[in-house]
Amino acid sequence: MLKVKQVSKIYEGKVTHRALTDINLTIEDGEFVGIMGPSGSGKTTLLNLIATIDEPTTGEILINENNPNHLKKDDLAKFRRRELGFVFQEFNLLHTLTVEENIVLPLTLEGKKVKEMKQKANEIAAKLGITSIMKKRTYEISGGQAQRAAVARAMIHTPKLLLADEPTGNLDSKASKDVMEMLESINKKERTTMMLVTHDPQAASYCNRVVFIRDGKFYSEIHRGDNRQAFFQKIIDTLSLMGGDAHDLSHIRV
Ligand SMILES: Nc1ncnc2c1ncn2[C@@H]1O[C@H](COP(=O)(O)OP(=O)(O)OP(=O)(O)O)[C@@H](O)[C@H]1O
Repeated sequence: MLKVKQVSKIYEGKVTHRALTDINLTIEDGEFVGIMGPSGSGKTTLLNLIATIDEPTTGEILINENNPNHLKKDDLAKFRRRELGFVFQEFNLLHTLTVEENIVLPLTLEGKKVKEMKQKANEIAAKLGITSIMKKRTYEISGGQAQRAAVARAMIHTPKLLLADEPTGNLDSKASKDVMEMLESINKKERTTMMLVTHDPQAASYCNRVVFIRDGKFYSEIHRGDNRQAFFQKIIDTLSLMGGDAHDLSHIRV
């Protein structure tokens, strides 16, 4: 599904900054992979490269054997819209629209018929348990509901790869658990491949595998197995072993 090969990223500017060095990462179809590491370790940089928002300085990234950076600008936009789904910390919903209108936005951009859009929106709302809030505006719903709506919007065109950057960063522990359970269930039922960047060990414990990076380099990876609680403990142990800022561990929810 995804191959990151010897990828390095150097930000050029007044001061040159090496954000990633020789990263190799393979994500198989249907995997749910978490990326963790101290603040500034290069997690978002890696996600942005995979999201085709930015290009590696050296190395290459293949999504389903294709290098999106070889596409022309219009084709790249289409590729991003059709193959990828995005979920962010800030939900990024449009406040003047209802939840339903937000969810069908990607289909509106594709020029789909209203009837087809409504049907798809209802299907996904039922699957994700948000039917009751479809007619509400975004300021009338909770943070957890907003993130569920954002996940529904990211899933409406059944992307092959869902990329999430700190999706639980603005949520309390109950809402965070709801959103992670929802992502886990989508991953299992729809077989959508997922990659999640997070500081939150509880959120990361829903992944099948967590990859740790430090100072822009691969540090280690651990696999979940059957027991999520044991995996959660392993994640905390790895974070404390790798050090980094205290901030990372002070936010742990148990
Ligand atoms: N556009 C940019 N130009 C220059 N430097 C950048 C740019 N974006 C990020 N950096 C630097 O690259 C490094 C990695 O940043 P990145 O945002 O990828 O880290 P992160 O692990 O996601 O951090 P956090 O957990 O705090 O979000 C940091 O030192 C950051 O200051």
